[in-house]
Amino acid sequence: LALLWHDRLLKAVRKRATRGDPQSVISAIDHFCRHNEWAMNVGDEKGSILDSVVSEVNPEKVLELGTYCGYSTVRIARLLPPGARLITLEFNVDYAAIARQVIAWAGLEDKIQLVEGASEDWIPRMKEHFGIETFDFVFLDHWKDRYLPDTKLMEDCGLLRKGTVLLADNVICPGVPDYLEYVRNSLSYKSCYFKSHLEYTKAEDGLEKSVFLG
Ligand SMILES: O=C(NCCc1nnc(-c2ccc3[nH]cnc3c2)[nH]1)c1cc(-c2ccc(F)cc2)cc(O)c1O
Ligand SMILES: [Mg+2]
Repeated sequence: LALLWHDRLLKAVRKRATRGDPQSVISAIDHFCRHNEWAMNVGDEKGSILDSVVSEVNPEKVLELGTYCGYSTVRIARLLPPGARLITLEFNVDYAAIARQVIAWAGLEDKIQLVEGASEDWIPRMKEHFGIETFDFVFLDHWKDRYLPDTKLMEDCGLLRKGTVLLADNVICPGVPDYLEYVRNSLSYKSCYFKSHLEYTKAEDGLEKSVFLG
């Protein structure tokens, strides 16, 4: 059934969105998730906050943890300057297959590298496998019990530099209490909370922006 649902999402994108037009892909997914079937994309309301943080940081090197259908991947990549690169990690092969098609429809393949596998396996290999020194921006939107261990792993692997911005989705719903406690109390981060709503609903949720201080 899940696969069927993803096929319906892709059909909606192909029907409503214009190939090579990322904004139309974003609108098509939002329309489908609001009027047909809810999905756990970051959505349009939190997506606007994501857009403003990405535009402010203007990153060259971006890491996204949790691709899902590629909605936030497209949202971020469409704002990146020429030559900038986004690496997105996805654990679930079905999600990854959908995301590749969504990214291709948006025409953003050359900015995005979708890697299938577990974050804990790939984070330690970023330098030697992708030639990444440090990331300028990290979007955390994967399993909620992985936010904290993966943040510590990125620190230990030297992937964060003074000024790297972490933006975490779902800090209220489903919630990431251990991660919040860490970034809000650690002397290595300056954190702030952007209050919003769970995608396509009236439930409270929000994004936590944390700047690594080195
Ligand atoms: O679970 C979520 N997101 C995670 C999906 C994922 N997609 N990919 C991964 C992955 C997991 C390991 C990985 N290791 C490496 N990449 C990985 C990717 N995890 C999520 C859930 C909700 C949600 C809220 C209220 C509800 F009633 C039900 C659900 C809302 C959201 O915005 C979410 O982001
Ligand atoms: Mg999320």
